[in-house]
Amino acid sequence: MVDLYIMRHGQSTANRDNIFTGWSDVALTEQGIAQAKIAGQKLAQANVQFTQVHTSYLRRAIQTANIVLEQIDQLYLPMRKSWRLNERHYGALRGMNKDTAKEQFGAWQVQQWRRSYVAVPPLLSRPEPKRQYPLGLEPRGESLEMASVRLLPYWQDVIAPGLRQGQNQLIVAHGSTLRALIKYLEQIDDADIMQVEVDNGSPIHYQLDQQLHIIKKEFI
Ligand SMILES: O=C(O)[C@H](O)COP(=O)(O)O
Repeated sequence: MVDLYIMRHGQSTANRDNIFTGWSDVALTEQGIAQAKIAGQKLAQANVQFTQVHTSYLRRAIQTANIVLEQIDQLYLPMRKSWRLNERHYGALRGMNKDTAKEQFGAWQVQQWRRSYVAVPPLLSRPEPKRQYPLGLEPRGESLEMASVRLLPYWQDVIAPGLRQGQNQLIVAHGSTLRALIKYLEQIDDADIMQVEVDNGSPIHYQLDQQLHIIKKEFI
């Protein structure tokens, strides 16, 4: 048996302001910092010893991971960052207020963009290259399915091999990338993933067997 813990970052400034975020690199709010501390304290109570921590290239997740590691007294652990764990890219929606988007496009359409597996948000006219992403890597917008396709190689190549060796892993990532991972792990179908929500700063514990089948799932 091995332990996998996954958690979404604490509240970001964009979460607070109800703004589509995606790959925008926004910081945690005071509330987000407090959520990360509480999550870390809960993990400390669970007394779990991790081998490795995985997070994205985005500061809200990295900040959260650091706070959690401090709380569990495991700041020494290797932290691996990957763009594959980045939030789903919200394309031309990023920076837009979610209520404004509902007024402009309708609540049904916005809900499809936010929660369906296949809906692709309006795309950016061109990618916006940044130093941390090799040229052309940053997408122009992603459906949950597209995010899943670029996330799962990281699961298969990096996280799953560690788990198979009995090494407990912690993933600190984002609402949509974690929904994609939950869909994969729990074999949730495309329609039902619409209902799955992942809250800020709330760790989920999976106890897995040698084949990485779920023995137990609990919300910490
Ligand atoms: O990128 C975002 O805006 C958030 O991380 C998640 O937002 P959502 O709940 O609208 O998918």
